Amino acid sequence: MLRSRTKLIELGKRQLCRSMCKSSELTLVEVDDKTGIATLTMNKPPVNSCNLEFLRALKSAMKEIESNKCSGIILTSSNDKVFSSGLDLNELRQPNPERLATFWKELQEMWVTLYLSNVPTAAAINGHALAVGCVMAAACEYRVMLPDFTIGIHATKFGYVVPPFIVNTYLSVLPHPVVERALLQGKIFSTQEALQINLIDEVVNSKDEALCKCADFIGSFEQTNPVARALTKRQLRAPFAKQLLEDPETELRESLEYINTPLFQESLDQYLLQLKKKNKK
Ligand SMILES: CC/C=C\C/C=C\C/C=C\CC/C=C/CC(=O)SCCNC(=O)CCNC(=O)[C@H](O)C(C)(C)COP(=O)(O)OP(=O)(O)OC[C@H]1O[C@@H](n2cnc3c(N)ncnc32)[C@H](O)[C@@H]1OP(=O)(O)O
Repeated sequence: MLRSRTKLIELGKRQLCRSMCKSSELTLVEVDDKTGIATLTMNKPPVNSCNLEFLRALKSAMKEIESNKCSGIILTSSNDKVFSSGLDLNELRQPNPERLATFWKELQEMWVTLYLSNVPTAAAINGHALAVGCVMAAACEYRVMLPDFTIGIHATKFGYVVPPFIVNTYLSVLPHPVVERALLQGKIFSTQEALQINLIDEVVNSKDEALCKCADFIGSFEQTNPVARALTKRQLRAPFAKQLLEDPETELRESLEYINTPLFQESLDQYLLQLKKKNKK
């Protein structure tokens, strides 16, 4: 009896306040009719690793949310253990040159779209957020995370140089000495450690609570003028995005050159082997 009542309340809540926006298989967008807040759910099994198609889907969902004049974006995951495992490493391994270039351009564009989004952005981090998964969360204006997960950028641990726009994402959230130590150590933080260094804003116990906190954050801008807010945000963030805005080709060229080096490819092979081995144990 109690169960079916809870179910009915849940169903009622959903019918009352959510309308569907366009969704692809890889992303799901739900817009709250009352607040205009769009929840963008990443849905690429098994672990939301970002391949070309997923980056495209994310970018296009964000652009559509903005053009529909939504009041904000909450980024979250359909997987209750993994927010995102970062770039799909298979895109970087012995790559087809054309696809790799397209992939990296999509990564740049997705990042610029999220980082400089006109609307307030918040991440409900309901699972591990690694490498570019952490970058997506850090590119949002507010982060709330569930306990017992991990977040961070561990590229140097497995032989990757951290690209400048990834460094800059950290720098716009954390003080320079903290960024330096974290990136050079390839440090992955627990939820509690992430809270201590202010990589995240709050810890909550459930995804629902995380979504509510994010909605409250977005609601806190209700009394501001959206154009003034967006332009001020852009002014504050533009220095960190300068290189990708003004000269994306150089970043692209340097990244492609680096990814194609034997050093990078060998490290990647070893790392992928480790990932697979872990699952065979
Ligand atoms: C001068 C030079 C200038 C500039 C430099 C420029 C460029 C440099 C180029 C690149 C820089 C590097 C940038 C890096 C950014 C990234 O985002 S790299 C991605 C790093 N991500 C990871 O390392 C995450 C690895 N994954 C995990 O740790 C776990 O999977 C995770 C904790 C997320 C979840 O654990 P669990 O729930 O147990 O899942 P599984 O481990 O079982 O995973 C399920 C299957 O998915 C496969 N997988 C996981 N992550 C990835 C991934 N990122 N890419 C591809 N595949 C992945 C995993 O192997 C399992 O596959 P299987 O089922 O075994 O087939």
